[in-house]
Amino acid sequence: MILVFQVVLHQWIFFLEKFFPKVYRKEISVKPSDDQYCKFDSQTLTLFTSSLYLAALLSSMTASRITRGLGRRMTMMFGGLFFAIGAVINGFAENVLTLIIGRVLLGFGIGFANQSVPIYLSEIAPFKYRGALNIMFQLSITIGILVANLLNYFTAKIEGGWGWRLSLGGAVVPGLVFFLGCFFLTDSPNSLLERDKFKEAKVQLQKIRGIDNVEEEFNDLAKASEAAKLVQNPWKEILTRKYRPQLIFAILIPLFQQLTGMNVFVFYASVLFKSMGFGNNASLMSALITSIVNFCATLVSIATVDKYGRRTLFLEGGLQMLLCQLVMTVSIASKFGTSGNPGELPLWFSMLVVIAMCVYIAGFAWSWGPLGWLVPSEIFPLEIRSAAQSITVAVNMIFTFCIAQVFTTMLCNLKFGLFIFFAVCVVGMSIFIYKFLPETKGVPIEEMTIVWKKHPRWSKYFVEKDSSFEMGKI
Ligand SMILES: OC[C@H]1O[C@](O)(CO)[C@@H](O)[C@@H]1O
Repeated sequence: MILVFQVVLHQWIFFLEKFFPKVYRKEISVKPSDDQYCKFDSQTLTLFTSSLYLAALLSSMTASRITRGLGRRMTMMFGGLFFAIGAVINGFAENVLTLIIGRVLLGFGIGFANQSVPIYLSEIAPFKYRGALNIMFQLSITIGILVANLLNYFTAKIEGGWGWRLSLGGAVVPGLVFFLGCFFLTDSPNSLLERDKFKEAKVQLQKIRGIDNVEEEFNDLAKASEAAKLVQNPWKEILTRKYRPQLIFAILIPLFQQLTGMNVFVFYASVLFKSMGFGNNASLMSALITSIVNFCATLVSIATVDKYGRRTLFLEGGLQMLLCQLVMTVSIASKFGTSGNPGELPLWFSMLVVIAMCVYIAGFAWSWGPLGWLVPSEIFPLEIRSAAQSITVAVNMIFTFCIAQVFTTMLCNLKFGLFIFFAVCVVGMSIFIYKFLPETKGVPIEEMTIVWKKHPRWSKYFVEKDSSFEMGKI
């Protein structure tokens, strides 16, 4: 997915000239003495980058019905197919309309995949390793970003100005791999039970656990599934008071994930580096380095999440990001000031900024990045899990859209204060996690209500007199 927006920045001269001639004319008229904070401020460009997320937002809402009615696997297949078709259309685009149609299809693909994959992973994983397995989803996103940056690095060197077609169209490969890979999967036992496929569900559970005696777990799942069937309308149900604590997290976690400011670096790393006076090649190289850090640090999260827990990673990652944001603010303020005109930039400055950015990205990649998907996917009971995941994806997409859309304007107006804005957000979200998030590590997914019931802030939402509270159906 990442291929789609980054190509605009790397090979954008040819791309802009073809599709957005006005922006192109503005871009080539910028002089080195102009305000560097504002040289990339263009709504048309950011709209292209961010429009995909609107489509993803719409499709994630529809996807909840499909994950419930047709299963997680089918939703994933739709996702892969939409994505592959969108990539092909984009690769061959000759005008803006085709480009937009391609992006909308890519957005559908992302919406469907983000809705179904985290739930699927959380459902099939043994609870002791649920964290690590769920994070494979975020790991594949970081691989996507890394491959996209690598591809852009090489296609930028292609003569003749058509390399962008390869970058955009190349996304067909992961789309098809994802689609075809689904043929080798069966659905999660939870999803099979949800659709009354009892026998298949049991066989599937035995297969994924690698043992014959799955009686206890199967009974728990079947009970949860029975409780889930009593719920006619999950969208209405999720708004009832008993799900308030989880709902708050389903909304705030993806919101906070985007307010870390990470996507500013993902989408605009090379633009940022260019604004700071790095040459074209150095900018692409730095974007590559930061995506390698992103990938490696996600591996750290996989290795630690089920050992140290979600809270520890959230809090450590938050502190690390905060310190780096402060370093970036001070160094950029000292060189660029408010005029945005730094003069000659010394090597130590560039090194400092790249290092701060890498440490910041590592902090994000082992905390808010993966946990932003993991925690919402594991805190809800089955009856509303799909609806809740749609809300999480929708909020994520809305704010990914907003960040992508307003970043260049924010940089132009807030200047180095942009990093202060994100730093303040990180402080707020870390306090929120510290005070309100119960630890979910090592808790079987069907017993999750217990951790909410025990938390001093949330226990009042769970009335004990009805023993069915564990199923979340008070
Ligand atoms: O690794 C960075 C990526 O992680 C996310 O925050 C969550 O999946 C994306 O929005 C972002 O592009």
